[in-house]
Amino acid sequence: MSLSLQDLTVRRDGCPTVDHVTLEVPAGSFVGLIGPNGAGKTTLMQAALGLIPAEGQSDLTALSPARRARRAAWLPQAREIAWPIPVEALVRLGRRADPDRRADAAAVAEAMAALDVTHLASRRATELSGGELARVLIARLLAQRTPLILADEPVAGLDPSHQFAVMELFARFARQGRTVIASIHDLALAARFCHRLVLMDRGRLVADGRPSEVLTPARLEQVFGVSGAFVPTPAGPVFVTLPPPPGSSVPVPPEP
Ligand SMILES: Nc1ncnc2c1ncn2[C@@H]1O[C@H](COP(=O)(O)OP(=O)(O)OP(=O)(O)O)[C@@H](O)[C@H]1O
Repeated sequence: MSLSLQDLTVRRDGCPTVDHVTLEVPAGSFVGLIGPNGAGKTTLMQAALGLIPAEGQSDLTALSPARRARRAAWLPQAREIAWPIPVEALVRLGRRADPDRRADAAAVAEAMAALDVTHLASRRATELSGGELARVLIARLLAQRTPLILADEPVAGLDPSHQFAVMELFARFARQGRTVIASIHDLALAARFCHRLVLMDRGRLVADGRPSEVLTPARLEQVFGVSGAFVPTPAGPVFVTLPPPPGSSVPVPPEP
């Protein structure tokens, strides 16, 4: 399932927080959406899904809400549950948009196993740790079995082993022809698992390509105010983020 955005713009108080973004994501992609805090990553995904008003076009917004829900699943950044609902029932809520009731049990069980939350099935969602709840909400996302997944910081708050598991799962979905777009602050994870990185800065799309093409020293310094490098390891090249180089134009706060 591909995603096509044409000239997408979101204005808030007259200022564009997403500024004329055009993006084509073919089926079978795992795209990491990166950029500093406030760059517009969440806003772009919300606009793509038709959750907020936007100028320009997203091929998702042309669909009826019911068809859109069967095509795209959304993991919001906020991980809050207001009711003490049992975990399994919460994951099952992901099945609402799919009319195929016979698939419910398998979809829920498979999603819970993939996120290692089967043992939490009867626990109240309001009584989980932050990382456990995050995994349960990703399981709800997977239970929807949509061809397109948009996830806002899906690995934030997960321990390293579960971060790897989720990133590997998304990469596998892409190999199977599904499409995943995820905002990610951990550049090492993004560089390792995503086929393509899309870099946003101040609402604009400023770089788009393979991780090694996007994570260049000049861009890292300009956009994030850091440096970084791909370091060879026995497990392949690993991207390491470093403080800005001496003499960098990035302002360094004075010592207290
Ligand atoms: N509901 C809102 N009303 C007004 N401004 C908003 C709203 N939500 C976000 N913004 C602003 O829009 C800009 C983009 O925010 P957005 O959440 O898309 O950034 P982001 O790249 O996802 O950031 P982060 O990495 O911190 O999650 C920011 O300047 C933010 O302050």
